[in-house]
Amino acid sequence: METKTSINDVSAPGNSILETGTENSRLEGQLPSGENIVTSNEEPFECDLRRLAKPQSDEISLTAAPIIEVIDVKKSYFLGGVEVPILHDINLKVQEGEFLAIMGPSGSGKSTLMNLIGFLDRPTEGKIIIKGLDINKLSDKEVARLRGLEIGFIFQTFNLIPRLTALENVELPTYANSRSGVNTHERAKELLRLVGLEDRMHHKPGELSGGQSQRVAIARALINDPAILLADEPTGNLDSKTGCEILNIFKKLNEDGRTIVMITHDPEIAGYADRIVFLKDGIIQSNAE
Ligand SMILES: Nc1ncnc2c1ncn2[C@@H]1O[C@H](COP(=O)(O)OP(=O)(O)OP(=O)(O)O)[C@@H](O)[C@H]1O
Repeated sequence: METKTSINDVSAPGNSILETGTENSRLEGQLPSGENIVTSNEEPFECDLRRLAKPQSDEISLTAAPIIEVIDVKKSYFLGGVEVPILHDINLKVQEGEFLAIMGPSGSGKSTLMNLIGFLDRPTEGKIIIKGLDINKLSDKEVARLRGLEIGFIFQTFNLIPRLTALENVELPTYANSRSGVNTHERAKELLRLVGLEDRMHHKPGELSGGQSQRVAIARALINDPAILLADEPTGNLDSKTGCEILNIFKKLNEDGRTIVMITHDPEIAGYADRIVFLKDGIIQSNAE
């Protein structure tokens, strides 16, 4: 049964958005203490990311409400008073724990769709529902809080703040939103250790490689223990070996239950997802569920 929750209720005990008792449970469950989730650089390179067996998608959909629902969504931009339609009647459901890849030509609307799913923008028409919460019924402040706690973003260009250290970058989102009862400084250090960067915590982005920068960005995306990771071409700026290492991190996070939506132009990378959605001219071409 679907549970409709107002974001005003989130301070109530048991509500997932502000839940305080088990803030670290997803992290601890996914990234066991002492286990580094990065493939060693010394191993010979072979991007062999076999996936663990997962429940069939129809089993998942029968037992749970989708964590992401996009319902009859249209998105237009208005340029000089003229409406430019970008997305047309998009319908999409993503189940909790699913790894979804979004593919499509440049300009087809992939990032626009991801920005809507990530509550960075509002649809022109239609509904976006995340964890049962409808963006159309939330204030900007409520949207910001939901986004800050439940959605982690990872971008092709890493988007780290150059004058901050890796550790400070990872901690940064918690200045706007954090879960009560969490020692965010210690959690940031633990996340950096888990992505293999314990010896780079106090380095600034200019002193890090592309792969190291993306690992900092992944740690930053995980700082508030979000249910959903949204990644826009996360391996697009990386060589194939480093891209494979980053994909391996995503794979492990997903195998332990985190929902991932990833934009990619690379069919091989999309092949690691549970499902691929193809966008063309703002229309979903294929949405095999
Ligand atoms: N803020 C904006 N104002 C006006 N038009 C925009 C805006 N953002 C995106 N667009 C247009 O929307 C269309 C879709 O852009 P989007 O970035 O979603 O495509 P994409 O599929 O992610 O492309 P790429 O693979 O090149 O990143 C493009 O034609 C783009 O120019």
